[in-house]
Amino acid sequence: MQIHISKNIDELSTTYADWLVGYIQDVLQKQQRFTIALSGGSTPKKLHELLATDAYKNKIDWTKLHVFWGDERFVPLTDERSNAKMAFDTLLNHVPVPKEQIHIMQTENITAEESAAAYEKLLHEYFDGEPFTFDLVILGMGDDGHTLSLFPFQPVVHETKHWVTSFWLQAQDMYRVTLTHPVANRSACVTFLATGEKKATVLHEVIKGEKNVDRYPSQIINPDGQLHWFVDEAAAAALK
Ligand SMILES: O=C1O[C@H](COP(=O)(O)O)[C@@H](O)[C@H](O)[C@H]1O
Repeated sequence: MQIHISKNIDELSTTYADWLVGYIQDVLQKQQRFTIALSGGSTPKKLHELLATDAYKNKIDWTKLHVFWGDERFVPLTDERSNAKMAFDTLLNHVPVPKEQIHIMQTENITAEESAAAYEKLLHEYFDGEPFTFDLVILGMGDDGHTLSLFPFQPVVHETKHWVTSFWLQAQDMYRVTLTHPVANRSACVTFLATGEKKATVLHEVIKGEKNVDRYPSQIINPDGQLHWFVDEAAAAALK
């Protein structure tokens, strides 16, 4: 595991964008496509906006990217809580990824269960027979230690039969659709982004504490490939 500590979210977003450009270029020297799973939440917004600027836009061959999501709030695409909407607004509407290579988790005219099943089928079509699943999974970590939609003490944390599943999240009064740990952990690279003092204690527990994946679901992420944490000084405060 590598931990990259930046001063604040601005520096973190630049550090990550530079790392990402290099990683995508390396992978695309060996293969024709780059598969990436995006996260939702607030942390990646600055990174997305930076990637959409002229400084970065031309350093990535967007036409080779195949874009997925790690999890989704089961709300319409127009809803401000939608992870896909956030990514379109901040990045995907501004870069030339072919539309047919952008795979949102469907949330309209479908049940959450059907949506998860359809996404799982799609992922099997992409990745069955491959040594890894995604080339890159970008994850966030909530203040409670959740990642993807793997929330503390929810059975979904232990799901191993399915690559994608859905469940009712009572605390937020909504369904969630999420990748499960087996598919995330089979990826070539996972990166976490975490910022802010509210995450300091939980980050310490996730990285250095005793294993308790029910309390800290982020601990269940232990990929076959690389694992990087990109954090700011505030989030990293308890690690020192
Ligand atoms: O609910 C979610 O939260 C996490 C963390 O979000 P952040 O605002 O603390 O960055 C996010 O990674 C996940 O995709 C999202 O659904």
